[in-house]
Amino acid sequence: MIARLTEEERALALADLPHWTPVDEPEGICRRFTFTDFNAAFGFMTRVAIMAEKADHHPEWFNVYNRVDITLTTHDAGGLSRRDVDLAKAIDAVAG
Ligand SMILES: C[C@H](O)[C@H](O)[C@H]1CNC2=NC(N)=NC(=O)C2=N1
Repeated sequence: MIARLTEEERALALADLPHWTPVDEPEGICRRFTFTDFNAAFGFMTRVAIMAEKADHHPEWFNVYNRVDITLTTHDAGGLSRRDVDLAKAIDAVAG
């Protein structure tokens, strides 16, 4: 069972993820990505989907044309976990 981060661990993790914003309900982190067009946005989503499936950890996301809003939370932990932090870093690397 994956653990939900403590308040202290969450603060440390967020300091390391400057582009991500904490959210409540569910507890997690979110970031908006904007691309030149739908093709670029969907290419990004495809790369993230492959990574997420490999890690067995999946984003909650919403796409309209060139915009992708991502929320990361761990259902199994009932909040933010190390898996969300690792996926956020991998997503940041894919986004460039
Ligand atoms: C059975 C499977 O491993 C679990 O349901 C995984 C799948 N992907 C997941 N993704 C996310 N974001 N949180 C989870 O708790 C989670 N659990």
